[in-house]
Amino acid sequence: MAKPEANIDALWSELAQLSEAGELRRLSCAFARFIASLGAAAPALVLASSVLSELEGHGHSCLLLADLAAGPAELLGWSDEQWKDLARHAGPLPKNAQAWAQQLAGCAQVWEIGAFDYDQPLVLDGERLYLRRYWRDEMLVADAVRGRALATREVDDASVRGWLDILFASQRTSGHADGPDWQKLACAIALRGSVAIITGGPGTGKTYTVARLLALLFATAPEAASQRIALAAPTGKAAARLKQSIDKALNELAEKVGSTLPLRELTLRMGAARTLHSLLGARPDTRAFAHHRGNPLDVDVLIVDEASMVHLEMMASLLDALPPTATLILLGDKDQLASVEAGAVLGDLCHNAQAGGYTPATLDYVRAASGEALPDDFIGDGGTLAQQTVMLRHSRRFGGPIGRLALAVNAGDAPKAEAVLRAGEPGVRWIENAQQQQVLLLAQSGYGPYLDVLNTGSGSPFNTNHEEWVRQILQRFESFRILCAVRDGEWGVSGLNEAIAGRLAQAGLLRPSGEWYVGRPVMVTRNDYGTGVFNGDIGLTLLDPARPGALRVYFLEGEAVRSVLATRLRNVETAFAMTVHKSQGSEFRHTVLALPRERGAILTRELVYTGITRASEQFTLVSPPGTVLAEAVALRTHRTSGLRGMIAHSPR
Ligand SMILES: Nc1ncnc2c1ncn2[C@@H]1O[C@H](COP(=O)(O)OP(=O)(O)OP(=O)(O)O)[C@@H](O)[C@H]1O
Repeated sequence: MAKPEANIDALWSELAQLSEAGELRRLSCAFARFIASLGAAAPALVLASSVLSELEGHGHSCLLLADLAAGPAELLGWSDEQWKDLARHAGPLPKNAQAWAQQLAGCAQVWEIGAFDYDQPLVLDGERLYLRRYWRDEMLVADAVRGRALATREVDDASVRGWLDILFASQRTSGHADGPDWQKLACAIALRGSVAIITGGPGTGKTYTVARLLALLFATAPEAASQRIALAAPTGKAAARLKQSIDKALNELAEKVGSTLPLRELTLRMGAARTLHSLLGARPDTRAFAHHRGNPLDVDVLIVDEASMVHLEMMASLLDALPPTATLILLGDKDQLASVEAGAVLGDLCHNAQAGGYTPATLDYVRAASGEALPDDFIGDGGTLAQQTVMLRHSRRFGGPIGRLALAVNAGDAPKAEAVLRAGEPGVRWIENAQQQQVLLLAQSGYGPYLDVLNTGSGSPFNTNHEEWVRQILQRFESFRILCAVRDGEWGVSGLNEAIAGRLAQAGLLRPSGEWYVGRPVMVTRNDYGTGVFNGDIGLTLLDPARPGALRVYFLEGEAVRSVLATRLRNVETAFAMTVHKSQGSEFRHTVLALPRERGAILTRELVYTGITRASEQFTLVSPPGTVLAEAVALRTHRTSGLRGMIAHSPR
């Protein structure tokens, strides 16, 4: 067989064709052109840079040269043939990762770590190729979390133990008698460091624990009364939920501890929870935040919930803006879907969480400060950050079939998941071989309660307490949601939204006319600082009581209601159905997960798990004929990153 010969023109034309066919982002093509324009346009470099850029779009923060050598067709979602067709134009390619590294290191556009740095756009770190900004972000995150994990403080063990015994009194009777009390242990661990990660599935008590941690800090910190505590989350909804749960937990605790600790003062002083964008001071038209190393955040303790949704760039910005003296507590479920943008930061940071990996020194500290003994299974050397990481393991909200289903899916046990779905227990339902019509029926009954209030006129917007009426409609709307895996097609967000609106109109429940109509639920798809609405916010369109005929979109923030004139909202889409990704940080009484007919890299275990765990009382799975559920449960999300290695080898 003739050896392939490099033909740069043919390579460009193949890249353009792939882009025309929608197999490659235009951006990836343009990026490869940009790289080529900066020096010699070596075909191997053109190929590597287009693949690197494309993988960034799939959430990977770098390209493993071993994957490039083996052929990254699967990572790209291509067939082997497609990859071969493209690669042959780049000529004989390096056979393995080392040979790729050697070849790329010789390109002027690539900075090989240790060589002369003149701000080349690509970085070669061992056998990983990076866009410079992701390499910088990973280094920043690795260095910051490792430095923080190493910087443990002196703790008065006896005092901490005394307080923990009070704060977790009666736990043995209400909690799990077997094994250590992970919540108590998490408080002790978090108290000694300037970073702590508390991970766990839904209802495992992450917020319950962090409320006790705050009380503990309040009781033991030298200048407790002046501690500045900030609460934040990636979305407005998650931030509002965090604040509500922490306030509730602290109020319950205040009753329990009585006058020994003025916890109500603490609650009042904490202020509202904010989105990370708002906390960092996002500004229109720039990726740079107002807060950074040179203008750090004014906080002593920062609690970030739903950390699995935080992407690499945001985590780097957050750590950059956090003063070295402040404590960072990350809360989240490591098994949920990773962020939409590149990185899987929480998953990388706590990949050891299940095993523990605690050293003898941590064991001694935990025993002294909390009285908890760790079984041998959790002893090892999981690394520096593992010493500041705790996984909560007992769900208090999720004992029933939804919890069992989530556990089975998370464990990759498809037969067990199917058995739970088929058992016919209340709380879980499986509609197999579904037709779209069945989803429309579910939508009609699920959205019935909010449409009833909207349509009966019993709370006419013009003669009763309008805000209370709006709140009631919004709360009812928030109790039901249809989640999709994909955006397009009959089983995607767009197809289902259209069909549901049509169905509700047919039933006389809605009167859609044009883009905006009374009752239309919308999701904001882009931050808009002018109107103060943010990506992921969900609102409902209702008549404006102050302007006859005008429509406003109302948003619920905790208990508060906020509104914006509909015509001022530019980036919104109808939200009867939404993607599982966008549903993260929310919970609905009844959640319907609709799986599409087409298989694909998007249908993963993490997606199904995240969908199930959005349901608090009722979960309905709607699936096409065949083995789509089993296939999804078997497929794990994979995101290439160098973060774990960097944390292990970070210079500090
Ligand atoms: N040790 C405990 N004893 C009694 N109740 C508890 C305990 N831990 C948690 N709970 C209760 O269990 C419920 C779930 O706890 P919490 O909201 O803190 O979980 P979470 O992990 O933050 O959940 P999510 O992931 O949904 O945010 C709450 O009602 C909480 O009060």
